[in-house]
Amino acid sequence: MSQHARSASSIPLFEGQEFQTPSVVAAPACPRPTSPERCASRQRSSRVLHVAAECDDPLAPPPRRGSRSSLGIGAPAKAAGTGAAPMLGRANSSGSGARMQQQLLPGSAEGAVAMKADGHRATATLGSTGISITYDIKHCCIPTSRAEHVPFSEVLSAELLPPATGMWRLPGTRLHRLVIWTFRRGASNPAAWFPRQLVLETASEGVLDEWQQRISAAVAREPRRPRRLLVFVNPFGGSRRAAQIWQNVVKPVFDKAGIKSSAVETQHGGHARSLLTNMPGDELAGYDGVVAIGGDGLFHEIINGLLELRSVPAGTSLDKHQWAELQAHLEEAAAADAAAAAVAAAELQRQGGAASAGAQQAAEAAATLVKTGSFGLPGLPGGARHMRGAAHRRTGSIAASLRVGHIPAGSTDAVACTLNGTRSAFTAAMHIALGDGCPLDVLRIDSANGHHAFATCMVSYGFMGDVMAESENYRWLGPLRYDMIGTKMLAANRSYRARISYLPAEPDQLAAAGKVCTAGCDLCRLGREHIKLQNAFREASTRSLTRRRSEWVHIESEFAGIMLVIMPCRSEKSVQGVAKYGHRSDGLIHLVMVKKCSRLQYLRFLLTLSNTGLAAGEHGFFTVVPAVAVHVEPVGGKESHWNADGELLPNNHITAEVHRGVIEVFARGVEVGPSKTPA
Ligand SMILES: Nc1ncnc2c1ncn2[C@@H]1O[C@H](COP(=O)(O)OP(=O)(O)OP(=O)(O)O)[C@@H](O)[C@H]1O
Repeated sequence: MSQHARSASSIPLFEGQEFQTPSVVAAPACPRPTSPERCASRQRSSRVLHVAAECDDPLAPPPRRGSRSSLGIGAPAKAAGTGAAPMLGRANSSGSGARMQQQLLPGSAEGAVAMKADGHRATATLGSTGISITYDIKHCCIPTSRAEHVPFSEVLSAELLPPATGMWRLPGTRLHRLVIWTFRRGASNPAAWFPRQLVLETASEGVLDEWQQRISAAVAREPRRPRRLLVFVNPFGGSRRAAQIWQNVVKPVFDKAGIKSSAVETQHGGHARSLLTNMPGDELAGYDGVVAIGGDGLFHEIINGLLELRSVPAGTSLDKHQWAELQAHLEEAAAADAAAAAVAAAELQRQGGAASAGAQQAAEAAATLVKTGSFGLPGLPGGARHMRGAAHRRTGSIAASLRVGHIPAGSTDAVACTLNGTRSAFTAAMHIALGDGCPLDVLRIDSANGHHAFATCMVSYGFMGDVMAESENYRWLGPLRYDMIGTKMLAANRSYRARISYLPAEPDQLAAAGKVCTAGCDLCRLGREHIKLQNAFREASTRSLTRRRSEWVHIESEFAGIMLVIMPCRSEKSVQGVAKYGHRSDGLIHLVMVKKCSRLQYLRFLLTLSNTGLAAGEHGFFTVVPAVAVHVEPVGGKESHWNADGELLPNNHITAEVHRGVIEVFARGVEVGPSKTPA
């Protein structure tokens, strides 16, 4: 065992393991890990865990050579922008004791302190926003310096470690150590974060004691950090690793951030939702947020539970009067369209003899509409809505204050890919622990039988609905089930007749069309302002559905698929997102209508969706329209299924309406490029 290894002391790592500080163990460089988990497993196998020098972050110092002589070698340290820092002497095996003593003593100039950071000689300054470090590194004997700033907003906590001692240290030169729990961004994907323990070392105990207190105070002042979280773990979702991810990745991060968490393992579908909706208000008030560890389905359940709590006391989006108004208008418009079609058909028949099949169909549709005179729109959902006691109102406002986090452990994880740009559980846990927040749009779907549901990703009918309905029977196949059933459905080439009515987006809502949603997206930031102004479901709904009654557009046709895309819906299958220019909070539904087409055309559509994502416009057999509300009624006997974020709706006659930014999620959007812009 080397002298370095002998002097090593272990501290717990994020992933529930032990690691040796970078000053004592040199780790092999991690060859471009694709995920923190993979990176960790690589390192586990080599019995060396994450340290700053291991991975591919350009900001991370290069790996240490592990030789004793590397300690303290280099040119005089310079503080970033603060002038010269005290010089540290060259250390090597033949250096004198006095010289060695000198290099390990702390020095400071204008607040800059010469110390070791992640095992490299550096000069560090503790500023009002974070820690600035200038590394003093030699590459091929050429001194180079690199600088980095670690903001307090990206630090979980700071912890003093027992001083490093060893036979190679001279008396009185014990190095005191401070570990800062933070993260670093991947070089290839800055949105994917990796655990980082930044270790600062100096011979002066006083300096690091003071730094630790100042960093802890600064972190405690961070306004949006959660203190207590309710965590639901779905052991059944995706690759069934949720419990393991909770224990090995998420809990250690929460512990380091000082977050108290109560974890519940779900026992069956709907368990998380029913626990939430039946939880006493006082208990719910004890939490700052709810976290789903599982797939998109569990996230969907939690959103539905919270919104149910909110909408029961506050009134759902459409009251009886608004429903009646909308229903009357849609009926009127549909009857008028159908009557016009009937007249045209009759005229055709009169002129040309036999009516075409299409004209006959239109005439039949008109007759049906005139006869029934109804779209079958729902009445008010459930008696529970009328329970508007004070207790319910209070629970609703508590639910509105709760933020929602999602740790991906499912089959597709479109929510995590859209919110964080990665399926990394560590990254998602960090966003929660750091208190990142952004508003999220929610689609409210009311079915003709009075059922209502909320969705945040995508609601689809036809192809995607059929795939979902059938693949539930093949859950044991894991994510592969979607490919298998998808191929089967492509071969079946089904189509369904439906009448779609939609309310197009207003021109000012389209101003940002063509911009990809990333961290710090202006449009999504506006989502938060918007909801502050709206402040209630009812107001938003009145605006979108009833104010612009005459602007509804109606289409009746045979559709291979209908999709209402709410967020970009990025995933490994669609890296750009299903809606390429979708946003987390733009208040828009990207309505995708794919008319009956050949198998080859539908395959082309799927490839577009997967390769480039869908953009607004007419694309031959399919159209993408930005809308704020959509009404779909199946026509004829043949019906598909509505798939709302993985949940099958009980009725296919629906009205869907988007509510901008009504849920606050623990995320900041996808970070791109070298910038570290927070949302
Ligand atoms: N213990 C459980 N047993 C069975 N089903 C459960 C359990 N807990 C939750 N569920 C249900 O399982 C469904 C699917 O779970 P989840 O979304 O977490 O995984 P997934 O479907 O594999 O992932 P994705 O949605 O990303 O494709 C959810 O609708 C949830 O309600």
